[in-house]
Amino acid sequence: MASSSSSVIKDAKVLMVGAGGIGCELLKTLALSGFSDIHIIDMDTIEVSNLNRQFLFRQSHVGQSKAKVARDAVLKFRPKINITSYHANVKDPDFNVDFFKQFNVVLNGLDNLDARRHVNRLCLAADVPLVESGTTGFLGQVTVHVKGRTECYECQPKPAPKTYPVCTITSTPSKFVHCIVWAKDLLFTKLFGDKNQDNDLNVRSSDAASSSKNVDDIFEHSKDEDIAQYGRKIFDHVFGYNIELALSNEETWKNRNRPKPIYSKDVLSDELAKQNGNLDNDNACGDGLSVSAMSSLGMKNPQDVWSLRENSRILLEALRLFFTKREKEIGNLCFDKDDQLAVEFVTAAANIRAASFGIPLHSLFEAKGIAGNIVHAVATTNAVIAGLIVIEAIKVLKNDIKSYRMTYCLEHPSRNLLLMPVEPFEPNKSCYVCSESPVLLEINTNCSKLKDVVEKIIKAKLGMSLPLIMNASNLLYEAGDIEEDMVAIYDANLEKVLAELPSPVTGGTMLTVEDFQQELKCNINIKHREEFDEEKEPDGMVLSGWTQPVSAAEESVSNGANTSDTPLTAVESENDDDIGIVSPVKKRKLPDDSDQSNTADDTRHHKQLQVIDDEDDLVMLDGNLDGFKKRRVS
Ligand SMILES: Nc1ncnc2c1ncn2[C@@H]1O[C@H](COP(=O)(O)OP(=O)(O)OP(=O)(O)O)[C@@H](O)[C@H]1O
Ligand SMILES: [Zn+2]
Repeated sequence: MASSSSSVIKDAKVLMVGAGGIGCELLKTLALSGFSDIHIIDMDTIEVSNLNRQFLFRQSHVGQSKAKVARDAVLKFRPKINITSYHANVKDPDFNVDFFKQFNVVLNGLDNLDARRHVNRLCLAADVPLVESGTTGFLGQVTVHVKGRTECYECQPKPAPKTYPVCTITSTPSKFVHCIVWAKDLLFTKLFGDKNQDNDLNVRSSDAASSSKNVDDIFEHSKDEDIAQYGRKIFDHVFGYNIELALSNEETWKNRNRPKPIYSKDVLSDELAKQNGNLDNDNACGDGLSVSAMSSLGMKNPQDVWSLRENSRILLEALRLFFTKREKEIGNLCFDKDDQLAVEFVTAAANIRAASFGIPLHSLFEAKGIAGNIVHAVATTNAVIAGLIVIEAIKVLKNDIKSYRMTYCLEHPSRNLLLMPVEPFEPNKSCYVCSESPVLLEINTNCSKLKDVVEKIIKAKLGMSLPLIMNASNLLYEAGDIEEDMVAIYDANLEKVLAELPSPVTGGTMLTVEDFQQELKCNINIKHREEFDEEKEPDGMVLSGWTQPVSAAEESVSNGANTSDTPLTAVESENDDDIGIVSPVKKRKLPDDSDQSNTADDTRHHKQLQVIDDEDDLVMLDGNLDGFKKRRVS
């Protein structure tokens, strides 16, 4: 018989990882729900920016350990419970499998993929259930991972970074984000970044005037060229001339609004004679990273939406400041959301392009959010998610498998639901993290070297950093903190083993590869094969049987790597600006003896996941939810 909620709560020992936005809410909810033995790990100290939503922290706590302050704050209103805090990284070796084994359930309130993967692997190794969570803005999710019963955190490949077709960025932007990507990845990089990088900024037509040599000349700044003149030349080229060229291709504009070329003289007619910005005021606008076109031009409010003229002035002033104040960095700059001048330049350039294409302009504050992939955290979402974590944790403690739900918190109701509960999926049989079934490695055992197996397969494909390879109980190879000659001996071992394999091997030889640093173990079934297709299998080996990560679409310009600490990735739909809903990779229902009908045969695949950053993942569900059993979360 299932135990009562109150008894499982009373007896439970729980580990919380992360005491940030979700963690503060979670600790409070756990304590108020009657949990009395809670351990918290968080490696961070409190920052001022945490105070708006991490309500256990106060101004006076800034600089102190999050885990400890959270503990102390909750003990004030629940003095009799036991809370143990660790101001440490969960990846520290102290938090090993034995440490994890003491807990009945682990609850994640983390903000990065790396730590989440690590905890997932430790939970699998220690056989402790994991309740995983994340939020981004109004979106959130809580998932349950129980070894052998549900999929693990890594069963599904993580969505690839949001990408855009090159032509949308270079020729036919329709959203402000397209203009931001153009300004950041093309124009900014062309002017201030690596000059040798391939850049589609100039490819417009076969017109001789846009041949790459001429275009390169345009972007080249010669020492004696007046910087104001140079700035206007760039302006006219990218916002005027290039648009004229694009317009000459009538086909493109048959079903689209035609963009409007913008020349500096039209926008800044009265200023052409004088220097843009205020040269006399150069000292006032700071040095290095504090240099600012806004302060140089006396513009203060980052939330103002500048006019086309203001954007043009900011653009030219930012360009001038880069060339006069930060000349040494030119050629090596990468866009950084914390670089004020870079954000000003990108905002202005994106806005001028937006004006040209009839797209609404945005403030610097908004543009910075888009360019830096910043999604502002919402305290209420964290609170809702924390509540759901506790609900799932109680089900896990009661071993009430049939009631486990993954719950998605939506921004807009779908079928009148803001919280979408979905049955967990069964483990992915080809997941290399949790699957017990071996991956298959086909190689020519007569000539393959251990080095190749380790480098190409173990490290690169399985992501193991310090692999240790066993054949039955024989240690063949060990990486890491060992003497070089030992490595050579291990190396020779496998070569010997491979060389001695009966040729051709029919049944396969099982190698066990472990990486203790990551608590990851994988069985590799080696099978001999003589022939490899040189084109398709240039490595002379093929690894199959585990899920490959979704690769980014070809022919695309990335929206850039995530630079924020945003907990999860928003999923953007293709066709509108709303956060969209896409289906999970493949629906695999939790095994249920009483109902085999719609399990394995459901092969609905998802459309390509579109994400804003690559650090994390928030997988939402498709509008087609018929296949999912719904259950009210009470
Ligand atoms: N490897 C790790 N070990 C321990 N704690 C971690 C680890 N990685 C992340 N964390 C903690 O997870 C918490 C995540 O909280 P949250 O998402 O609110 O981020 P934040 O850093 O507090 O806020 P923000 O990034 O939005 O400014 C942080 O307190 C962070 O210190
Ligand atoms: Zn898995």
